[in-house]
Amino acid sequence: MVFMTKKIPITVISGYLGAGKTTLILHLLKCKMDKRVGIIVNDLAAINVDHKTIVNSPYFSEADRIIPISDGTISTSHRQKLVDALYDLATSDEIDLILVESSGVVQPDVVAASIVKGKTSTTQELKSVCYLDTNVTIVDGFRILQQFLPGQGEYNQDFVASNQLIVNQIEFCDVLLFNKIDLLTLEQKNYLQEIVRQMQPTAQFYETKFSQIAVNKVLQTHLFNAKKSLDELNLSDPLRLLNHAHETQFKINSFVYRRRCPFHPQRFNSWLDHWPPEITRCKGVMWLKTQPARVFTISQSGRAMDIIPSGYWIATLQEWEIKKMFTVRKNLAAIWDKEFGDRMIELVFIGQNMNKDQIMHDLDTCLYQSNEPIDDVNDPFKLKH
Ligand SMILES: Nc1nc2c(ncn2[C@@H]2O[C@H](COP(=O)(O)OP(=O)(O)OP(=O)(O)O)[C@@H](O)[C@H]2O)c(=O)[nH]1
Repeated sequence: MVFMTKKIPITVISGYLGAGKTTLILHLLKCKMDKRVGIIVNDLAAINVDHKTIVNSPYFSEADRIIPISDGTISTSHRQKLVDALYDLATSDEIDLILVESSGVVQPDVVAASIVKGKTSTTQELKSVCYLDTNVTIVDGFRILQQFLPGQGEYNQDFVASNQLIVNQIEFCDVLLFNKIDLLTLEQKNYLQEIVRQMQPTAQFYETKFSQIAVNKVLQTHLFNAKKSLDELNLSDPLRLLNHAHETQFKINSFVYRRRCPFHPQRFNSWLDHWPPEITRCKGVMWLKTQPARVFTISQSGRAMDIIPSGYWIATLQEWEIKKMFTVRKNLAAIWDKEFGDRMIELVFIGQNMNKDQIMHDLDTCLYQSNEPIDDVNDPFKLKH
């Protein structure tokens, strides 16, 4: 039995794929005011891109802790992993608060139930060492613009599965961040806010750009009232939700496209023009034949696409620097290739009913073929000086 002098507060961050959850975590790390933060990142895909993004951030300090849980559907086994990870963090005596980034397809009431009622594999009660403090839901204003069609003053009831998830996330929260307002006109913003407010009249409501919010609005707010919130959903036993039902219901799946050769920039750019609409979310890194030194980061959600240069491949560094990186980056040896170093294309795709074989095949046709001529003057990804 562990006796805790203080229980550790937990903020759970929910929101559909690409809504801005990792962006919020990075923002909170930047302005955390001397708190040691434990983070659990529950990513849907087999490789945890969010974990890498957070660890590589300059705001992630040595005092912080992070635990990635991949394939994050919060099925029964993942729920146990979450509970065990929370318990380990809370009892480590090394952190002051915990952030949980839910994978985009998890219903927040399921996560809340895990925290409120969870027991570790060794039957320790989670609530003896930590407590659910705040449920934050981030709503991607740009995405719901495309999904919530104009109705007669009420939101459209005919939601497809992903909409239902978004609605669940909106309905179950203490704080709602209405994000990506920079992508909306004033009229669109007002219309959507009305819809969201109809679904969630009680939560604290904030409009945000890039998830920028004052720390005290989302951390240690004491806004979650466990009994009331769980009872409101009429869950006689909240743990009954912790099965695979929602995974099949929403038919959302993921795969990783990984190659050890670069894209031909023009061909890849043409492929982007015919983006398969069933891909909800894509994120990862890309290597271009025309710019062999640069890492390009891709982040797409809905119709919004970001492709930005984000530093240089470690393989481009001096030999002594590379050696040093091997001691700093624990996973570098695992991904290092004798010929190409860390250069790779690694893209995670998440969506509903995606045609994986077709997408993989189409992307393969975008790869650079050895000895083919290449025109780097017309590289569409070239930075304009
Ligand atoms: N224009 C705009 N882009 C934003 C805003 N907030 C986040 N983004 C971008 O949206 C993309 C997705 O943001 P993330 O923070 O990775 O989203 P996420 O919810 O963690 O995504 P998943 O982990 O895949 O569910 C990134 O390219 C962000 O830079 C915003 O307010 N406005």
